Amino acid sequence: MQVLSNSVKLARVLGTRMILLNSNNQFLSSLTQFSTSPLSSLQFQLRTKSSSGRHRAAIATADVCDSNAALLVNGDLRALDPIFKIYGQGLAFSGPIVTVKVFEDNVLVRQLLETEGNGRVLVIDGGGSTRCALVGGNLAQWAHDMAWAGIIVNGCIRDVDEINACDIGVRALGSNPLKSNKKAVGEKHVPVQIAGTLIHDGEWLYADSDGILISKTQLSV
Ligand SMILES: O=C([O-])CC(=O)C(=O)O
Ligand SMILES: [Mg+2]
Repeated sequence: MQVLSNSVKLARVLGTRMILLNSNNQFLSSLTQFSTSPLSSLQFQLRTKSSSGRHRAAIATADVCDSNAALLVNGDLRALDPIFKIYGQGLAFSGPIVTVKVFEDNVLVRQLLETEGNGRVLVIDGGGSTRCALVGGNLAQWAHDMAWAGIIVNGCIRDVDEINACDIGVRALGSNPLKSNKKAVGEKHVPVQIAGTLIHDGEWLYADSDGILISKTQLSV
C-alpha cells in the first residue's frame, strides 16, 4: 500500500485501475490510469465517487481465499462458479447479501432496489433463464442512487451501455433486450442456489475481477 498524503492511500492496482482509501481504510474512489508511464497520483483521472453507505472491496478475493483456507475447507467461504460476465463501473464491491428468487419477472427486484441499499448486495436468482432481462439501466441507476453495493443476476440484464456507464457493480449471465413479466411473482430473503453455491440472505459477498466469494461472516485478510 502506498501513502499518497496524510489522508489518502493507494490500496491496490487492478490492471489500469487503483482504489484510494482514507486513513481508516475506507473506500474513497476508484481511479483510471490514462497514461502508460509509471504510477503517480497525477496520472490518474477521477472516475467515480462513492455514495455514503456503500461498501467497496478494498480486499482482493484472491487474498481473502489465501488468508481464510480453513473457512474454504469447512464451507463457510465459497467461490461461485465462474459463469458471470462483468458489467458496470464497480469492478470490486462487497457487502451483506439480500436474496430474491424470481423467474422471468422483475417486480420484486424493482421493489428491493427502490429501498435503501446501505451497502448491501442484491443476489437475484432468476433460475438461470436467459430468455429476458431482470435488470436494466433504470434499475441499475436506482441501485446506485439507493446505495446498493452491487447486483448479482443469475439471469440476464439489458441496457448494457447504460449499466456500464453507471457506478454500480453488476454481474450477470449475459444480456437480452426482451423485458421480463411484471406479475410480482417470487420470494424475497429465501436461500438461493446459484453457480454451484447455496447462498443465504445476510451472508457476505465479495466480488472483484477474479470472481465472487460468499462468506458466512464479514471477512478481513
Ligand atoms: O424495465 C425493466 O424491466 C428493466 C429495464 O429495462 C430497466 O431497468 O431499465
Ligand atoms: Mg430499460
